[in-house]
Amino acid sequence: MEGNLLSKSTNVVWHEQSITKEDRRSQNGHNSFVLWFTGLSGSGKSTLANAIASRLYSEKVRNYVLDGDNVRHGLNKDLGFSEEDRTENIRRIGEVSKLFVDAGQVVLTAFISPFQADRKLVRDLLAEKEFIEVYVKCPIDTCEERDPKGLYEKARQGIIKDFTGISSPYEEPENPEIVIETNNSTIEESVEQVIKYLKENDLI
Ligand SMILES: Nc1ncnc2c1ncn2[C@@H]1O[C@H](COP(=O)(O)OS(=O)(=O)O)[C@@H](OP(=O)(O)O)[C@H]1O
Ligand SMILES: Nc1ncnc2c1ncn2[C@@H]1O[C@H](COP(=O)(O)OP(=O)(O)O)[C@@H](O)[C@H]1O
Repeated sequence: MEGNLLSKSTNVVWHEQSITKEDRRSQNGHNSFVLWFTGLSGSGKSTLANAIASRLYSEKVRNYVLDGDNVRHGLNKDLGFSEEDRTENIRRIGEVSKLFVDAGQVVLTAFISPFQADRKLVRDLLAEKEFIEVYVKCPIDTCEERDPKGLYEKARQGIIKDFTGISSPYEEPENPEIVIETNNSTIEESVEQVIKYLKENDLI
């Protein structure tokens, strides 16, 4: 996507809102931030994001899951899987996440987000403690065995081009706040690991 970092909006002036992020947090009784899940297809991002969302919901923490497959049906349906399009995909999700944080919500994002620079761009959009990178780590062999949507098989057959881990790169996070090894832990254990982190860091 050409020139996606250039602003074409001129003569626009920021308007302060009467209700602030702090007001909304205070009314909700909890912080707002992004839990940014990143990892290979089939590593467990969506499964964990949804399991944690249910747990947060039961604890009355307002939250919303943004998922790669779903967002690509609407907001980002004009984007494919070239490096440029993935970068634009993550940039838009970062901006949407920032709006949710401003609205006082906990956002759980489940995107492969394979590039370090793109994830850093989102981190830099947000304040400290508003971006929690969760590396959903799983060997590609296990992801391929799981193959919940049959995509690895199609990628191996060359039917799907530029498939992450097969014909398109995945850059591992260098310094994620949380690492979950889904081939070594159950879904329940992983949920507890994340909830423990959030409580220990006074985020919820
Ligand atoms: N070429 C290729 N590479 C990777 N993934 C592919 C591809 N084509 C389709 N899919 C499906 O799209 C989901 C990934 O979309 P994302 O928006 O998360 O990707 S990215 O962050 O922009 O890289 C991904 O979802 P998950 O399996 O949940 O990760 C796939 O279902
Ligand atoms: N410990 C685990 N954590 C998360 N998912 C697991 C685990 N063990 C097996 N799975 C399975 O792996 C698959 C992961 O798929 P999904 O959550 O869609 O991954 P992603 O969103 O990363 O593509 C699901 O079928 C899930 O049930």
